[in-house]
Amino acid sequence: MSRLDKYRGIIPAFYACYNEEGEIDPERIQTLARHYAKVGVKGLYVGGSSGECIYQTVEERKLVLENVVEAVGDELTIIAHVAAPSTRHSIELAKHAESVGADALAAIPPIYFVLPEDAIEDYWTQMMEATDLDFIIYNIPQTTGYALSADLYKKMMAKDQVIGVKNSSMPVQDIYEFKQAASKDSVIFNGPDEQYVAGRLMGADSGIGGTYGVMPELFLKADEAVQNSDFELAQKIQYRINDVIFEIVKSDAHLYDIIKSVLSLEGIEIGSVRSPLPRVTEKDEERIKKVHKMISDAKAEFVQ
Ligand SMILES: CC(=O)N[C@@H]([C@@H](O)[C@H](O)[C@H](O)CO)[C@@H](O)CC(=O)C(=O)O
Repeated sequence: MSRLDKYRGIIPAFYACYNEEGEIDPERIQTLARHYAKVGVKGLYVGGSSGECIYQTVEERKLVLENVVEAVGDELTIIAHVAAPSTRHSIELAKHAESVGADALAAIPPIYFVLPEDAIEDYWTQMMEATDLDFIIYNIPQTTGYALSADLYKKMMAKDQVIGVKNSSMPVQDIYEFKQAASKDSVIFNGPDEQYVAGRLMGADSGIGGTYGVMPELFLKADEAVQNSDFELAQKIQYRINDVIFEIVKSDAHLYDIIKSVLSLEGIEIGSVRSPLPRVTEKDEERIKKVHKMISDAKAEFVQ
């Protein structure tokens, strides 16, 4: 058994939980976290894109993590995304994550200014070295504008605390490149949920994803099918997952708010999204019901 096994499995990116006034809601956070633990996921990725970290203050982000850890920290692997616009705030969040008992840190590269790779390396290294926690690079070029290079990945992987990359870039071949660049046991987390099965076949050990949050059972089944080398079944489940995602993204409302509305039909209330993310409107009502039914039907077919 490897020290890294706790990172191998299905890890939903945890959604921001707000009350009706748009404030962080600790009770809703704990309820959602316990729901995922009951379904059987491996861990939770807290404070990433789906967690709307860029719209929350440092104190709010701490409150979210504290409540997730309090609810399920004993059962699940907790990865805390701690990148903030400044290195100073990222270090503060990293130290806080360690103090409350998170298992690992993750971070995107610095945002807004286009910086050289040395500065990106320094940003990651400073927050990582402020703790003894494992560190995961978060590569998501479509939102940050920086695509992780194999060279910088290799350099980062030479540091003991760095265990791998959450790769949300779209080319599946990037997984191969990062796999080749790692000279030690590592974990590559597949990022694009639409390519979960493809990512696993290319060598991803694990998956972190936003849409896992509304259909974790389907991703758990796809994971099981891959592990059993039942690729026909894995592909069938992936196609049904993609039908759901492609239906969601037809809306002008943000994906996260559609997902929150579908969760609400399941009796899980976590509020809406923060502005400027566009919210669902009356126009989305039929789509939300349709997505809910698509997920229920797929669960009835693939999950006993
Ligand atoms: C931009 C974004 O939200 N990407 C998601 C995907 O899970 C994405 O929602 C999914 O592939 C649907 O497009 C993840 O890669 C990001 C993520 O897990 C997170 O940080 O919340």
